[in-house]
Amino acid sequence: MDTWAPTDVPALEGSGPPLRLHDTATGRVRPTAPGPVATMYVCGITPYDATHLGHAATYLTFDLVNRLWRDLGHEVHYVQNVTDIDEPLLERAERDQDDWVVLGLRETALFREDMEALRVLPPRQFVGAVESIPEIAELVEKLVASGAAYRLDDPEYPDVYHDVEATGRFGYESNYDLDTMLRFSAERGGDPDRPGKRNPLDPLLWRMARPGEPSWDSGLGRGRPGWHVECAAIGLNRLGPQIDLNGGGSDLIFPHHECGALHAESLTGEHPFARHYVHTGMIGLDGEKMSKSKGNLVFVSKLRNSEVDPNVIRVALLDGHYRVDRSWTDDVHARGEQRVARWREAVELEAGPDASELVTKLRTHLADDLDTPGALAAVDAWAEEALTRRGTDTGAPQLARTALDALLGVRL
Ligand SMILES: Nc1ncnc2c1ncn2[C@@H]1O[C@H](COS(=O)(=O)NC(=O)[C@@H](N)CS)[C@@H](O)[C@H]1O
Ligand SMILES: [Zn+2]
Repeated sequence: MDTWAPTDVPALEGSGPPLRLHDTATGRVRPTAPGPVATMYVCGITPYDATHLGHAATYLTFDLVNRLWRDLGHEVHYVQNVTDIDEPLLERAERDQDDWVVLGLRETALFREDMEALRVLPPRQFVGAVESIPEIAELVEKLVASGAAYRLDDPEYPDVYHDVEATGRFGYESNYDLDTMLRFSAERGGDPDRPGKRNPLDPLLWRMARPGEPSWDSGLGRGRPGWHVECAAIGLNRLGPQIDLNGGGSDLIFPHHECGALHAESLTGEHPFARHYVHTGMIGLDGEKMSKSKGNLVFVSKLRNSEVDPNVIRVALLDGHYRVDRSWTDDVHARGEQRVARWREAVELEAGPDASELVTKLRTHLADDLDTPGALAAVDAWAEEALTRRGTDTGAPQLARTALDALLGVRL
C-alpha cells in the first residue's frame, strides 16, 4: 500500500556524536552503529481509532531516530506495517456494523494524513498484512518444514504454532519471567491455555479458516496469519536477517517483539534479529493510559481540526522522555503552545545570539538516548537570550530554524 507524502529535511552543517539508544534486550543504552544504510522496522497501527496521541508519540520518537541517523550521514531504510487483519479490527467492525476492509482503509488514510501533518518522515515501504499473506504463508511453510513449527492435532482446527524452544533463546528480548510472559500473552492476543500446544507460550503462526471469518488460500490450507509473523515476514523480506532497530511501544515488548525475534531467528539462524529493540512509554490522559479499550482517546485529527498547530503537538509530546509513561494534560498542551510561540518569535528576529552552540547542544542531547527534555530546554535558553538580551548574529535565527526543522521536525 502507498506510504505517505515525504517532507524535506534541510541540510545542517557538521555532525554530532553517534546516536545511543536504550536496548530492551540488553537493558542498556548503547551506541547504534548502522552501516551506510540504517535499517529500521517500526510496527504500524492496527487501523482503527487512529491516530491517537499514544500512536503519535511513538511514531514521533522513531521520527527523531530517522532524522538523527540522516544527520549522521546515513541513509535510512525504514519499513512499517499496517495490521489490517486481526481480531481487534474484526471486533470493532462488528461492533460498528462496518465492513472491516472499509474501516481499515479509512483509518489508514486518516493515519497517513496525520503523519503528514506532523511531518513524520514516511517509511520507504508501508505494507499491509493482507497484501503480505502470500509471503507470510511462505515463511510459515519454511518453519513447518524445518521442524521449528508444528500443527496442533486438533481435527477441527489444526492451527500452526511455533515451538518457543526452537532457538534456545526465547525470552532474551523481553527478559520477562515466565509468569509475566503468561500474563501478557493472555492479555495481548495469545492463547496460553489452548490445549495441545507444546508450550503455552508457543505463538500462533497460521489460523485455519473459521466460519464467518475472512480467510485466504495457502499451502498451509485456508486460513490467515498470526499477528507476530506478519512483522517478521515484512521486516525480513525488505530489510534482511539482521536490522539496526525494531521499535514500538512498551506493550509490544512481549509477546509481539519476542515472538517476532523467534520467528526471524528460527528462519535465518542469525541472532539477534535486531541490534536494538527500542520501546516507548505509554501516553495517558490525565493519568490513565490512553487506550482503545478505555475509550479515553485524544485524536491528532481532532486537535488539528480545532486549529492546533502540529508543531505544538510534536513539541508537547517531546517534552517528556520517550521511555517514560506520561500523560497528555491541558498543562502539557499549554506548555507546547507557549514554547512554539516563544521559539517562533525568536527565530523571526533580525539577529540573535550565536546558534552554533545550540546546534551542538541539540545533537548532543538527542544522541543521548533521545534526551528531548534537555534538547527542548536548550532551545528555550537560546530563545530567551535572543528575546531578552538580543544578539548581533544575523545568521543565528535562520540556523536555529534549520536545526529545529532537521533535528526535531519542528518547522516554524
Ligand atoms: N497509549 C500509547 N502510548 C504510546 N504508544 C502507544 C499507545 N498505544 C499504542 N501505542 C503504540 O502505537 C503503535 C500502534 O499500536 S496499535 O495501533 O495498537 N497497533 C499495533 O500495536 C500493531 N499493529 C503492531 S504490529 C504500537 O507501537 C503501540 O505500542
Ligand atoms: Zn508489529
